[in-house]
Amino acid sequence: MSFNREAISETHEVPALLVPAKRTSAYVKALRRHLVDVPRYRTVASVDDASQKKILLSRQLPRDDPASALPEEAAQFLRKALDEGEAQPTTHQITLAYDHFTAEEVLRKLLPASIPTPSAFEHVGHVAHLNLRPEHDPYKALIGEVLLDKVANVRTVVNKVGEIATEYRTYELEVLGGDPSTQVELREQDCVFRFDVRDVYWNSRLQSEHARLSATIPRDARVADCTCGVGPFSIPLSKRGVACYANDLNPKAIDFLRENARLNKCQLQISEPSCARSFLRSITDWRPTHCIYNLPATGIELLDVFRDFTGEAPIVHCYCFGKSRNDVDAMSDVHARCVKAVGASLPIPDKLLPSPAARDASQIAEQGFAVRWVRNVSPNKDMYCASFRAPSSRKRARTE
Ligand SMILES: C[S@@+](CC[C@H](N)C(=O)[O-])C[C@H]1O[C@@H](n2cnc3c(N)ncnc32)[C@H](O)[C@@H]1O
Repeated sequence: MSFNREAISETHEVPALLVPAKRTSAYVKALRRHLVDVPRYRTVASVDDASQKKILLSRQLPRDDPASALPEEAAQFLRKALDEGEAQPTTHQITLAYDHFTAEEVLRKLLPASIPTPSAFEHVGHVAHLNLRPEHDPYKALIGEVLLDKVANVRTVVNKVGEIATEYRTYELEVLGGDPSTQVELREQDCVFRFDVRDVYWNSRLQSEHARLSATIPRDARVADCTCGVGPFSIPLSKRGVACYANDLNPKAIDFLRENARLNKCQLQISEPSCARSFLRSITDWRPTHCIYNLPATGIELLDVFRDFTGEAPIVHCYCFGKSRNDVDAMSDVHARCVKAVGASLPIPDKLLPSPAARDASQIAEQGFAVRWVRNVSPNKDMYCASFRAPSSRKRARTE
């Protein structure tokens, strides 16, 4: 479905001031936060009399008395100019065309009133990634077309079909418009990542979290990235000189990880695609000091590997989902699930840490148990990170 972009236009009357042309810049400066608020629209208009100009004011201001809605300093400036007769109040007709509207504004005009306007999408490289509802079905191509027009750097618009279903945390995608290639290249933490969004997991909203946790890991650490995906923890860490061993169950994630290691010139050990449990057992001799599990839906279950882990006890950073609830309940729920998985008692957490407190969490994990709130995922679902020193049978044997 295509649509007539020319037909999208609106005319508005905005408040304006007729001022001496030579004083234009003084007016623009004094009223700069209150000028016509339309992207790419000139805020000064010419009039027939070349000695004068029209300063176009914001649509939000009342046309009969714009000064009444201005903050004190700007209101004083305007009142003085009007009282002294330097400026005369007037109005101006502005015509807004397709180019002046945001994607959301265009869609609000084009979709029937009963259909919600899709406003949120994820940006993965050149791909805009939507999660449309069934009622959007008849308008999918239109939505794709508008986003391609309006969103900077987007060359492909895709829609998620169904929920994340596979064990690789990938989902079926349909291309709504643009370049059919879903192979992307993007940067995170000064590293380049190349992958196909159809084949592997990637979440651009985790960018700060990847950086936050990685920044807490010391240079002399040995990190087992047990569910590494295409490497948003392992690649930046190894680029910083931290020894990393990366693993994922998804063979395609491992293929892209190899490519990303090459692109970023990283010295990174990469496992054959394996379950995190067998991976960790196979690298006991490598002596990891930190193990990262970012598989929030089921990752805690993989911690049962520590029931009979014979190496030195590493620090575990395990992401998980939980219900949005009060801090104490959220914390004890995460703690109880970790205790159940590792089959051993673990120190009791003290307080739920906020998202940026990753360094505090890592310090607490040396001796205790840290639970950090990471982000809200959906109305009743939050993501947390548990950090603690894993039990190991060597440690158990010493304490028995
Ligand atoms: C949520 S993604 C996280 C990927 C990456 N760490 C990131 O932050 O983008 C979870 C990853 O775990 C992998 N995975 C799922 N089950 C696994 C298992 N049993 N053992 C190892 N990896 C697994 C998936 O293939 C997926 O790449």
